[in-house]
Amino acid sequence: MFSQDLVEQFKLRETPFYHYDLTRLRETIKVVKSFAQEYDFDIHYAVKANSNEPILQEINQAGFGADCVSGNEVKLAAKVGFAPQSILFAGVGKTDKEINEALAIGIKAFNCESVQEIEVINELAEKANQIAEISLRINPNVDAKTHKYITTGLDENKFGINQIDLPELVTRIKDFKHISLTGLHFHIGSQITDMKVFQGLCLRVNEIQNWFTDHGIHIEHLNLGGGLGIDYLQPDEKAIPDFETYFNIFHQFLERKPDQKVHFELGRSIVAQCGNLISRVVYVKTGINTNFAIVDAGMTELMRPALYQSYHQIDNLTSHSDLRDYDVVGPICESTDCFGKSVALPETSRGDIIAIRSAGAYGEVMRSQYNLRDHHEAFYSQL
Ligand SMILES: Cc1ncc(COP(=O)(O)O)c(C=O)c1O
Ligand SMILES: N[C@@H](CCCC[NH3+])C(=O)O
Repeated sequence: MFSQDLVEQFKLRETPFYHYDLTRLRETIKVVKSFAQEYDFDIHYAVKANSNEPILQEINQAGFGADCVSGNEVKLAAKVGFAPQSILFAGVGKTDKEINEALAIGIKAFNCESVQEIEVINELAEKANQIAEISLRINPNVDAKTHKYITTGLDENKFGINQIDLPELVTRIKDFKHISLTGLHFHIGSQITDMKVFQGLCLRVNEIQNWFTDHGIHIEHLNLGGGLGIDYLQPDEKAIPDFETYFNIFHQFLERKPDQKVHFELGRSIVAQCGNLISRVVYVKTGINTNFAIVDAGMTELMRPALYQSYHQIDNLTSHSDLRDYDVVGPICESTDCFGKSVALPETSRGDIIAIRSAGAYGEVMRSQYNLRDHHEAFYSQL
């Protein structure tokens, strides 16, 4: 948890701000790396989960690559020191400008999501006198059994090339002289906690890969995306997600061809648990059926509860009194600006410091300035 010394440092700072525990990040990276190495899997960290430079530096030093989803993420990854050959450029709507900039930096690997995108990359690579290496992101129509808004691998989702387009695509692919098809890519969703889902994904990937082999196309590498969920309710006890089971499922069920590389693009599971949103209680007020703890962080700092009805554990770091129930809400003019209803907290008062836990992934990166909010710099600690 948080040492008294850390809490004292929090008290001195203007709130709200994000706190990152770099020691926990390093411990997590160490575990991911050891299991990935055991099975000879490669990791590209999904930069979208958290693109703060100190975090990216730790991840780069660990030897992971970067999975980027915009031109700016590509540029940032390159600036932080990721080698161009370790950067993947993904995303369903890459613009010509972004593709040109990526080619200019020397990015070779593009995850492509439509036939039209492949045509455009071929054309732009030709103008740049380059050969772009592409992976086809295929929509496998596998249900991730996660929140509807973060499911990405069903037919109804916008992501990936639909399987009905594949026959036409493989007949046309040899006409594209400035691309080289090297891989297949899948990502079916995020915050997946039912491990059987990954088993189902493997079986689907095996079928799809065999279809390509039958059509004379050799797949050098498979990219299985990310998706491993974390335990939002027990940020201390289960601080490190279950990478062992996750990788083991792919090791057991994925049919890996000889010399084939296998990649993962993990985001949340690497950075979620090292981050906390630290906030101050501004007011406590009695409602008709509840007490409200009104804090100075809102959905502008952490959008996940408002967007996905998600709950991040909340701790009062400065009160140790008896427990009472509070609706913990922010200051934003929206009723969805609520971090939790009937949350049992030690008796809470104006000025108390609270931590909204496991907020390292898709927290700070998704913040907004709605209501003209101030943003405060992140605070990094390590043992
Ligand atoms: C294509 C792609 N790869 C990787 C990720 C990272 O996923 P996660 O944070 O669930 O590991 C995402 C986000 O869901 C994604 O859209
Ligand atoms: N932003 C989402 C996940 C989407 C990940 C990107 N595909 C979250 O907070 O859970």
